[in-house]
Amino acid sequence: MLAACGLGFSYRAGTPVLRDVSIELAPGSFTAILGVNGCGKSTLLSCLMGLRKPDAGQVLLDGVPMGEVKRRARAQKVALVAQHSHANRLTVYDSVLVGRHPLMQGAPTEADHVVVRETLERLGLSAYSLRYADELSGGEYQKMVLARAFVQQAETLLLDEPTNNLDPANQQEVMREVRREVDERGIAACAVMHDINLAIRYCDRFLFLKDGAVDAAGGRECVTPERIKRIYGMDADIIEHGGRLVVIPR
Ligand SMILES: Nc1ncnc2c1ncn2[C@@H]1O[C@H](COP(=O)(O)OP(=O)(O)OP(=O)(O)O)[C@@H](O)[C@H]1O
Repeated sequence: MLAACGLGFSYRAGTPVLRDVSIELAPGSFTAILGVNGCGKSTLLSCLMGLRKPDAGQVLLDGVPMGEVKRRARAQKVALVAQHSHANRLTVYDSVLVGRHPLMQGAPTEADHVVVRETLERLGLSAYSLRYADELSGGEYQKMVLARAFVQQAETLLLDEPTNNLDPANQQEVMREVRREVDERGIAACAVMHDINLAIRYCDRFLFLKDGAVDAAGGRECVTPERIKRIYGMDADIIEHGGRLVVIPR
């Protein structure tokens, strides 16, 4: 399990971006990290991933400090869907196959190819297999990055704004597929989100960041009109519609 306690981080001395942030990503849970632009969400994710070293507190992967976990072991346990990743001159198929590398002993086996084919199919990308990744639309590319993370079959999946660039139907599909990984494989997922309605539909844990500190963490009960006002400065109603909670800005 991936967990962090008391994280502090600054890019520049005297300007803390994260302050005393604790989070636990339990198997079978899907956490949304929410908060205004610039409040530290992506920074938190990169600390959790071990890409940035916190100034205070620590990140633990199965109880071991992240800094002590070797890169390959880390990649076997934690997959990341980053906000910005650069396309290279690989086909979609090969770009997704790259996600299997932490699990491979040498050349890809038939089992690796099966996982890649099934994942491309599942995300509706089969027809793009032989296209070059740098020739995809923004949305197609985003789904390819998700496919690459899925084939890694890590216990923890971190996603930075995974529905960026996607049309409404694809946004639902991506969130549904992550939820399926959580429910069927028991992984822990954690996504930085801006769309509170997508978060409330698919996530079961919520961590609101305000000025780099945790304002609230918990289940759906912590998503209230008061919280939304406090975090975003926005008046909103939360209504029940067809058994689901929906946030409607006033
Ligand atoms: N590489 C960097 N060097 C210096 N400051 C940075 C760097 N990256 C981010 N920051 C600053 O740290 C703060 C938090 O940034 P971060 O990207 O974590 O916010 P965020 O909540 O993910 O924002 P958004 O919702 O806009 O993606 C911001 O004030 C940002 O300007």
